Order: sequence, then C-alpha cells, then structure tokens
Amino acid sequence: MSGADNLLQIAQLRGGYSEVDIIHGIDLAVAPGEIVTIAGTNGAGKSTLVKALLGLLPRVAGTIHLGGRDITALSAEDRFDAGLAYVPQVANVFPSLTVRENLQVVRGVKHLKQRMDEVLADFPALVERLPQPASNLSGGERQQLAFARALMPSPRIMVLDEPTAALAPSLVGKVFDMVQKLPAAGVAVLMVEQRARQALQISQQGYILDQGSCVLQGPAQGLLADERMAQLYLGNH
Ligand SMILES: Nc1ncnc2c1ncn2[C@@H]1O[C@H](COP(=O)(O)OP(=O)(O)OP(=O)(O)O)[C@@H](O)[C@H]1O
Repeated sequence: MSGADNLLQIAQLRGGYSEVDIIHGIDLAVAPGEIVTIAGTNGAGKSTLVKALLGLLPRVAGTIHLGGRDITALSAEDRFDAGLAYVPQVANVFPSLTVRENLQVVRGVKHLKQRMDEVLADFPALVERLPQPASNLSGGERQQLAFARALMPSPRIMVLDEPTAALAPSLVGKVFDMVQKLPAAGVAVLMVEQRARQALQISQQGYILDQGSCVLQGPAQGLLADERMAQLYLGNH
C-alpha cells in the first residue's frame, strides 16, 4: 500500500516536553481497517508519541496526516473532529454521570438517539445499565462504556492507551475481542499495549519503540516470530 492510501501517516515525528526531544523522528502508518500495536519498554516514549498524535505535546516537528489531510497544526479538538478518537487508560468515563449521560455528552455526535442505538447494539450489557451512574459499573463494563463513548462520533481511528492495563486478567481477552471488532465497524485502531504479544496477535502491524526511536517495525506475525527480538522487547504476555 502506498503512503497516500494510509489512513494515518506519521512522518519524522519528534518532540518533547521541553527543549529535549523524547521521540526522535518516528515514522508510522495505519491503513484503513488495520489494527496497529505500539509496544516497547517502560519510558520508551509510547505515551509521548500518542500525546504528539493527539495534539497534546507542547513541542513537535514532523508531520501527521489523517485521511490525506495534514493535521499537524490542528488543536486537539479539531483532530477529534477530524475523526481521531482516544480512549485514555484512566479517567475514560465520567463516574458521576449515568451511562446514558456518558454517551449523550460526547461532542460532535449527529443524530444522537439513532447513533446511541447503533453503538449500543454492540454493547448489550450497557443497555440495562443506562440509568445507573457509571461509578456502579465493573471494570470490564466501564471499559465497554469508554469504547462506546469513543465510537459515538463515528471516528475513523481509535487510539487506545493500554486498554487492558487496569483490568483483572480474566477480562483481558474480552477487551481484545472488543478491539478486534472495531475494523468491521469501519474504525482502524492504534493501540499502545504492555501485553505486547497478545496485542500483536490481533494486529496487522507492530512498532517497537526504545529510547524514543522505533527499533523494529513490520507485520505483527513477523515480529512475533522473531524470537530474539520478542525476548528483548515483548515480555511474557
Ligand atoms: N510530562 C512530562 N514531562 C517531562 N518528561 C516526561 C513527561 N512525561 C513523560 N516524560 C518522559 O518522557 C520519557 C518517555 O515517557 P513515556 O511516558 O512516553 O514512555 P512510555 O513508553 O509510555 O512508558 P510506560 O510504558 O512506562 O508508560 C520518559 O523519560 C519520561 O520520563
């Protein structure tokens, strides 16, 4: 696939929180319908890369294109409106609002009632919880609500920050199942995940960061098959 066909195209992205660069010229692409995993050691720069992508890093250089449009200079709000959804690791729902209100307050949703019905069709467990405060939800249900919220404005790509991190091990498979269904709903996925092996198993492409640079990239199955690299960077999960 040529660069022009990619949904998301990050080129030579660098930047940091002060004058010191934390990420050093990263190239990354997500094609329509793809799941792409970013893995790497602690402190490698994964969250910093995500912040740069979302427009939350104070200083960046390089370019970011979404659907062929240069979004590098856009605010975080305008990137969201352009179809970039984000599910943070924590604080991804409003606990004091009901489940219904959590879905209603998402910015930029057209035909709210209809869209809510469409999204809830994929999350039946949330339907009976609609009148309850989100604080009543279990960890797994809360993650479902976070995904449902992110889907409300019909994004083109969802950026997931360690979607399994705060969950009991028994729920991890369910979250990866949810992720795996997103491309069929027309949503590509860019996911940072510590459970790198499991994440790569449901991904088409993977990128391994170390000290702010991409040290390895390619088809996910190839990365999993490279035992030496897998030992170094992918951990046991
Ligand atoms: N707000 C910040 N201000 C200054 N430096 C920061 C800030 N956030 C992160 N850093 C630094 O940037 C580097 C990369 O951190 P980052 O959080 O991007 O790594 P990561 O790969 O996401 O790590 P982890 O897997 O532990 O979450 C680290 O050296 C970190 O100390």
